[in-house]
Amino acid sequence: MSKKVFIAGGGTGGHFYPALATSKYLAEKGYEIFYFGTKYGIEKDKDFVGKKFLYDIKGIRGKTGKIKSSFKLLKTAFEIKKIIKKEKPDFAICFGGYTSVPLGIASKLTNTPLFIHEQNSIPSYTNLLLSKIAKKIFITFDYSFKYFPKNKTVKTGLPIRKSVKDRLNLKKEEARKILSLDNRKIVLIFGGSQGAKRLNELAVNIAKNYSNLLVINIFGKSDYNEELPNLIKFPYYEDMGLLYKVSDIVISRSGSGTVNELIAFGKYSIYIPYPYAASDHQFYNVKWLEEKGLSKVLRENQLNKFFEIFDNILKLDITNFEDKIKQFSILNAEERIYKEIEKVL
Ligand SMILES: CC(=O)N[C@H]1[C@@H](OP(=O)(O)OP(=O)(O)OC[C@H]2O[C@@H](n3ccc(=O)[nH]c3=O)[C@H](O)[C@@H]2O)O[C@H](CO)[C@@H](O)[C@@H]1O
Repeated sequence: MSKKVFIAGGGTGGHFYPALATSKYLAEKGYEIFYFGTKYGIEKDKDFVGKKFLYDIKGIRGKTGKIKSSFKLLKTAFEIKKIIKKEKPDFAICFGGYTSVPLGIASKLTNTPLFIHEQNSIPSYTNLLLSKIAKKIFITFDYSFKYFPKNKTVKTGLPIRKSVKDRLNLKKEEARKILSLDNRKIVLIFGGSQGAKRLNELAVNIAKNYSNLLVINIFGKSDYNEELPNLIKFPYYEDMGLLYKVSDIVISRSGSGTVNELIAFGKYSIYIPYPYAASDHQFYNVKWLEEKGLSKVLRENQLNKFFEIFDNILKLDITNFEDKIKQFSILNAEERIYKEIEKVL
């Protein structure tokens, strides 16, 4: 009989990509993968290893939608329970967000060993809830230890997509050639998997003020019409490793995926945390890195100070930071996760 695993975690790239990276690793280990997500998230357009089940579920937001959303999450839990009864997975692993709720409940109802992974410094409500029934909790940042029971919490780091990691060994000059870029310094600016309007505005201002720089902006959902000779725009870019490799300075939100990928590439970044992230987790995802002098964190309401800070950073030789930043990178998170799971099964 083949080994089987049920995996959840979607909605945004931040939950989906670590779930995907771990799934690919487990598939290589001989597991049959069953993935559970939402019809409305990033997962609807992405290939996945194994079987993909997408449901009509949304996050619990606002008073009116609360009852309806909760009902749908519960209904989905019972549908997944039926699939568990049929397929009898060896274990389930959830990567947070509301899309993890149904699989978490279904695992409890069927006594399936459940593991969870927390991507952020401050756990989501879902993971706090699921941590009560999980066999082990895998975390990304040291900051999260205090929120979970010590005896079952392990720091594994964040699984990073192979396609991103594959670019780590590419030479910067090669990356420039692939993208046909000249030798100007490159500033990459983007707001996570969804994009961010404020960062797009900043990208335009940088491009206008510094013709000696090339600005690459992934603009995400909020498109704009500005055309400038030194501004390169993409709505979304699949090969992020290539962009990281080519860039000299990065300006971004501090979602966990972004932060861990930038650490892997040793990039010095100006992080502008998303101000409305739950419990301000984006700020705490990078505060520690700034305290070590290895990044700059700027609150969105301090953007008036941006150009002063940016000018100072341009004067630094930030390649000096590269190795120091890389020291904090974990490139084998999925392997660490699997080893911890094996100890329990
Ligand atoms: C607004 C919000 O609440 N965002 C949350 C969401 O962020 P979000 O979904 O933005 O996620 P992250 O910053 O964690 O990761 C973004 C991922 O998208 C990829 N990417 C991005 C742009 C692009 O053009 N191409 C591409 O492939 C990046 O390589 C990265 O792997 O989940 C994260 C992980 O739980 C949280 O830390 C964030 O706080």
